[in-house]
Amino acid sequence: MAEPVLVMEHVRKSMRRQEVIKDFTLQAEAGRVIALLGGNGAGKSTILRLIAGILHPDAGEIRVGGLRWKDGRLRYAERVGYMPDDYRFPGGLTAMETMTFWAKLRGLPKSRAAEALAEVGLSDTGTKPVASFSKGMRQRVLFAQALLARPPLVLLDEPTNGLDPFWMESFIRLVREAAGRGQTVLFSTHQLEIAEAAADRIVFLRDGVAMFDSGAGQNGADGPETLREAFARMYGIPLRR
Ligand SMILES: Nc1ncnc2c1ncn2[C@@H]1O[C@H](COP(=O)(O)OP(=O)(O)OP(=O)(O)O)[C@@H](O)[C@H]1O
Repeated sequence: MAEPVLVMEHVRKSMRRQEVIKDFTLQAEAGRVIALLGGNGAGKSTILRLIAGILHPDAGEIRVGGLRWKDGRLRYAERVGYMPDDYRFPGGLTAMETMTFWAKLRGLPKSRAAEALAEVGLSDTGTKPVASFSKGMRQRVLFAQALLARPPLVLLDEPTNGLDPFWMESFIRLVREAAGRGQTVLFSTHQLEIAEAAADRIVFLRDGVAMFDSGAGQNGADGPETLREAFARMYGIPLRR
């Protein structure tokens, strides 16, 4: 049987001598959407950067389509689309110029850049400098960039930050469409509602440890509980009824 699109095995990572990812294991099949949920500093961005090949594990292994970063950096990079949580766009370039630049890097035609921009509703504003865009519009450009080459694995770091309700819904639709094409999507969020609406599976992260995985067939250490109950318990917040 073919290996899952993403395999992370016993991954550890320290930043400034503090271990921020502790023995993290995750497998993701083709066509699945997984939400990585956790509070500030839980390690969500670090995990996504590790998978994207920006950071490298101190221990353990990460494979995308059976390939490790060190086995072939270019082939690995071709398999992954990554939307960072912070990106400073170069001043002056328009949205279309920015997308065309990224398309060229990926060996894609300009028409695909235009199509990806249209998917996130920015065709009309394509001639405006990205630096003049609102936070939500910049998020949509970054999202389009991650989807550009239709890679098997799409990593999105806080993709819904700054999105208005319309684009929140569109985000969910676009992610589901990507999954429908067989792409695997892994995204980070603080919001349980978004995770529930967009994902097939939710992994709760705290202090670099997966505390709960809705796809692992386990429902928390204390017996069956809903995702909402697990969320409230894990973050010590009262459960809304
Ligand atoms: N470049 C760095 N240098 C030192 N420590 C870092 C660095 N990047 C992250 N960390 C630490 O690693 C831990 C995990 O951070 P990370 O950004 O992965 O969390 P997060 O879950 O994405 O948080 P948030 O929701 O606030 O974005 C934190 O304790 C953070 O301080």
